[in-house]
Amino acid sequence: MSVIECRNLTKTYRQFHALNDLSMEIRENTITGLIGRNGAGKTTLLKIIAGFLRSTSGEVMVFGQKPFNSLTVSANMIFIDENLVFPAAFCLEEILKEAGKFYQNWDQELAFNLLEYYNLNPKISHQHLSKGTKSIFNTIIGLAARCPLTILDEPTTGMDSVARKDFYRALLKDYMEVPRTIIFSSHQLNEVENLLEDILLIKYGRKCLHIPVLELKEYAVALQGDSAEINGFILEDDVLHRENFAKDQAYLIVRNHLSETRLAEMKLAGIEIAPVSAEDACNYLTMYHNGGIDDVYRKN
Ligand SMILES: Nc1ncnc2c1ncn2[C@@H]1O[C@H](COP(=O)(O)OP(=O)(O)OP(=O)(O)O)[C@@H](O)[C@H]1O
Repeated sequence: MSVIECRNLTKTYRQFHALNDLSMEIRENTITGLIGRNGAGKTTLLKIIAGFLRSTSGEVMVFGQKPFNSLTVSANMIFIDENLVFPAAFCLEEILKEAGKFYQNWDQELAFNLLEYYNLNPKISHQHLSKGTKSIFNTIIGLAARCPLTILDEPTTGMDSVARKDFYRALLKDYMEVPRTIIFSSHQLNEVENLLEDILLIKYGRKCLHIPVLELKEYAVALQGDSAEINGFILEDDVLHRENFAKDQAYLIVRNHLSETRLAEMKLAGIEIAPVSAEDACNYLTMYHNGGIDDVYRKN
């Protein structure tokens, strides 16, 4: 069953398309990684799903309802990002106790155990937390709420690497204990890929890929060798990136539509073949069309 369905979703700010004709579905009880470059439209999409923003056109359904102003959606969804605001007079333990009254599946014991694990002073005010500890506290709320739809928009901003790893582990354990639908936007795909089942990659507000993470890990391969030799084996449409170097030598990233036999033939022809990580595949798929950073310096 799909918890989220988007059909031809578009969000424009004046003439600018933050989301552009985006259609996708998210299955119940899956963890989906929302990946894309800065400004790709991730937060816009998540806020529309959460019912915080209205789309300009197209349709979005969450739990079978339009999320904007939907009580069902807000009662079954939590949205965690770095901008969570709480009443200034409340300390952390008061926030957790209040949150317990709001979320139906709230696990108070888990919330306080996590607070203790992270050495957060229960008496401190949320606004006095550092950037990283604020994120830690926000993720405690996101986990303990155990909402059927949990939206995490770059939840680890400012966290140190130990805190990030702890959070990923806690998220996985919690998800296994209480399965729910989780969407998680991140710029650290290499860190989170083992948590994720599916990847939704967006570029310039459009869906670029929506596939299982295991498929993404095999999506592309790197080829290096004689340029003409390589060209004889591949289709130009499959090339994601090409660098020519030395005489007639090339390094290419291509979509992996190559059979085992083909790959064996290429090896025999002296072409070096290497895997491309999920993160690198996403980076090549979302490269800007105006060259690389080196080109900026070449112009000077
Ligand atoms: N209220 C707004 N008015 C005008 N433009 C906006 C507004 N909100 C977002 N945008 C633009 O829409 C685009 C998508 O923004 P969004 O925040 O969804 O990107 P993102 O993928 O979450 O980026 P990041 O990874 O940097 O957080 C950006 O170009 C942004 O400047």
